[in-house]
Amino acid sequence: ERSASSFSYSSYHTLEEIYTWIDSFVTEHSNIVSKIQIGHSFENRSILVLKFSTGGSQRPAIWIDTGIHSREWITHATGIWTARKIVNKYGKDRIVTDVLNAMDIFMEIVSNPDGFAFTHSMNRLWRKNKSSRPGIFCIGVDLNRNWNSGFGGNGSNDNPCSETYHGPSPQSEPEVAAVVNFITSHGNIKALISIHSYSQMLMYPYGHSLEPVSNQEELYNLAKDAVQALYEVHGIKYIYGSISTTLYVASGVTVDWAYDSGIKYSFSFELRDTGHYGFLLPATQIIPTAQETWMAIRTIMEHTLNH
Ligand SMILES: CS(=N)(=N)C[C@@H](Cc1ccccc1)C(=O)O
Ligand SMILES: [Zn+2]
Repeated sequence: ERSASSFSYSSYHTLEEIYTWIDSFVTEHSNIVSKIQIGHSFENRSILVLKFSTGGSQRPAIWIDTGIHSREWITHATGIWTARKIVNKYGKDRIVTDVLNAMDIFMEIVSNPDGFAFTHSMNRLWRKNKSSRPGIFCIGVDLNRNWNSGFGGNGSNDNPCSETYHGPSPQSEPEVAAVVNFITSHGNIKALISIHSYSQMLMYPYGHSLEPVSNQEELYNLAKDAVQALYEVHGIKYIYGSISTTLYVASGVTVDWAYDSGIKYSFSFELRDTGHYGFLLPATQIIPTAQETWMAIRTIMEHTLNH
């Protein structure tokens, strides 16, 4: 429909604009894209996932999420651009075509809808979700500390007022439980890419431990290739390695849970920049960021398809 083609891919958008775009995008590309509601947020907003499929059933699949931290607006914008890239390149780009002829892709663009709405209405720098509990006077759980892997360990905080508050228990948050339930019941997810900003890093598990994962060398080399493909687009340099050795120890994080659930190709991006603008990255950098990130994502997809 008109609105999908009049949508500006080089601007930041509100939750309502993104949800409207999702409906238009699905309508416009109904031969390959569908919309799945995997649950509801704490404040009862729909949690939506785009499914890219060319047929089959229960095909091995790739999961991509953006926006788990609501202030990281470049990630939602990159997800939207990437969704369009996938449909535009199917049948044209060999890797995209091969991937979609054998696998499905799931993309959760607004993984923290309550927090995202709040960054537009009240606090641009809000990070957590908006959950509240009796007798607790600070709002929100860090959705990148609420997963059942090393839960409550170092690099997460048991203080509800902390930006890295892990919540009362693993998967206590509906936004996390919805993804866990979806991925667990699907049972055939082969790669997970969880996109954050900023710092320009490509990382893999573990965050909660300094121990190397079993396929550490494979992930290191894949990260190296992905970061090189990214660099060749606009000359942007990323560092890469395991979370705990490259950045810091962080517990209860998405990719650690995914890896321990058997998703051996689990990665987390930290997109542009390195702190000049930080979370307030200008909209002029949306498309360049998405273009370079795509080349890294495409590299990971190709490896997943071939291994
Ligand atoms: C700036 S930030 N909050 N995106 C950094 C982000 C780093 C990270 C990503 C993936 C896994 C573990 C840790 C976090 O602390 O949650
Ligand atoms: Zn983040």
